[in-house]
Amino acid sequence: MMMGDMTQLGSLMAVVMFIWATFRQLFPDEFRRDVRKYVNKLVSYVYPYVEITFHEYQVDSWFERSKAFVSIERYLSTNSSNKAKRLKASVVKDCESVVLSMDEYEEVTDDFNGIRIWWTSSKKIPQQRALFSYRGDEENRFYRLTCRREHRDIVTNVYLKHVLDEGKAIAVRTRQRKLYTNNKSENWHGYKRTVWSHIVFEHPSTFDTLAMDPKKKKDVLNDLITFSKSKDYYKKVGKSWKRGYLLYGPPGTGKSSMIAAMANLLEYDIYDLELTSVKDNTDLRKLLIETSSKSIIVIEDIDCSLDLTGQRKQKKKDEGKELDKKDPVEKKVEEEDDKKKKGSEVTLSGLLNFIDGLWSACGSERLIVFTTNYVEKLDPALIRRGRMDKHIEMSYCCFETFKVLANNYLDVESHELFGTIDRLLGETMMTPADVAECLMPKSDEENVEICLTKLIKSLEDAKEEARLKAIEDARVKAEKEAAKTKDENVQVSDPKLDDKVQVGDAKEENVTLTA
Ligand SMILES: Nc1ncnc2c1ncn2[C@@H]1O[C@H](COP(=O)(O)OP(=O)(O)OP(=O)(O)O)[C@@H](O)[C@H]1O
Ligand SMILES: [Mg+2]
Repeated sequence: MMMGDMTQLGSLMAVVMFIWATFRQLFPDEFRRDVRKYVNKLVSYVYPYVEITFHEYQVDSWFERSKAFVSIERYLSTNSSNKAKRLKASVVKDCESVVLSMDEYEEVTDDFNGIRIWWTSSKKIPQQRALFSYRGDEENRFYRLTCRREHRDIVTNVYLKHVLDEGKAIAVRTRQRKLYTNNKSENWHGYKRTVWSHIVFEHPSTFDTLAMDPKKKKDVLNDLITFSKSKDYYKKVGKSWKRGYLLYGPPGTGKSSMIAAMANLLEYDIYDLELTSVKDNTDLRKLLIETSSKSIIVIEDIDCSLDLTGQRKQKKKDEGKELDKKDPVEKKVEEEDDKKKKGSEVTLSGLLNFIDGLWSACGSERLIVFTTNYVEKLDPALIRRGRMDKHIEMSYCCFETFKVLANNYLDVESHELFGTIDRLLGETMMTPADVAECLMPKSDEENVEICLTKLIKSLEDAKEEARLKAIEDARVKAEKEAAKTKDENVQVSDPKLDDKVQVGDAKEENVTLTA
């Protein structure tokens, strides 16, 4: 009986195949396409559903996954992974978490405002390999949304926006944040060229571990959080959604740590821009275009990156004497800096345009942060409000700063030695980096008391050093002044000058002597 059924089925299939082969031979492609078109039309009159398809790769961009597809994948992974029976797993965040998404040919439902929506995942396998396509022989996956025809408007206008926004938000929450650095302009060419290289960003600094005046810290925190929520506000006032921060202060006061804390707070990527590797203003613009939203573009030590102080420097060089007196090591560092800067043709105006020219409006939700040890060296145009909207001074360690560090490094909120430390911090200037180094236990035996005593000793040494330096400075200054007065006296009694005075008339004599 069974055998008979199988034979019948086999014959039926053979007949169907034969009819299909004959149909394909007799009717050309165009005819078959027309038939399909009319059949589809006919079906659409009676079919009560609407279908929308989202492909993984668009025809015009085979290298980049469609953003809509990625957002839908993320959305369905959290909203429907419980319901789908077959799931695909991908690992993110350095094996820390697993993202589940629907496997191929699965169907799930989603309920939105009382409307039922069906999602299916599928893939299209190309029949022939495309000649000039890198991806031509690969399958193109897609998601298909199905809803009732009467819900079409609400699905296309409201539901889809909800899916895409939610998917984007999930992607941001689960992504690995990155720290980018720009490649040298000369290496941008060829296949697989990239202007930025990246690693996973894993800096542990946060606003809790950052030691600074609590009022100032709160102010910065509020500023950042308000910025991140102000998309509509920026649109309303006609500004592109970006904000500039200038962090200035002596080395070791926490400027770089603050940038990391900012990125961790807002969950942004960091683009660390090395200006000396950028050939010219055009390349600078290219780099800007290739940065993503939700990011911080950082230029560290901006005063060293670009010759923004060219005129002042030139003046100094003209003085000649000053340069000759310089310490040879200092001179060498300066020469090397100059050489580096000469490799780049980026100009001040190029940089100004980078920050707030027309191109800077591409992308959104971006912070631009400059750091410097010498704020007074920067061109005022570069740091005016609107470019660098918020100026934050990172200064030497005060008692409030110390308390945060003591809590971080020693888990201590008060101690009898705090009074001495408070007094000493008011009398000397020590950076948070130096204070942190004293507070860090170097062995198991070093307890709170030992570490605080170490800090007191270090503060006393620094105070003594500062006192000796002040005396030495005063001595050098007095010597210089004495030498200057001596020079002036010599000039007035210079015999050559006297000759000049003698040959000139009385009027001229007065001028020369009083000059
Ligand atoms: N305000 C601070 N809060 C917490 N830690 C700090 C602070 N300032 C400095 N440190 C500690 O000192 C080290 C150096 O700090 P950081 O690199 O942030 O200084 P910087 O101001 O960027 O210095 P530079 O101007 O030389 O780049 C950090 O690793 C951090 O541990
Ligand atoms: Mg730094």
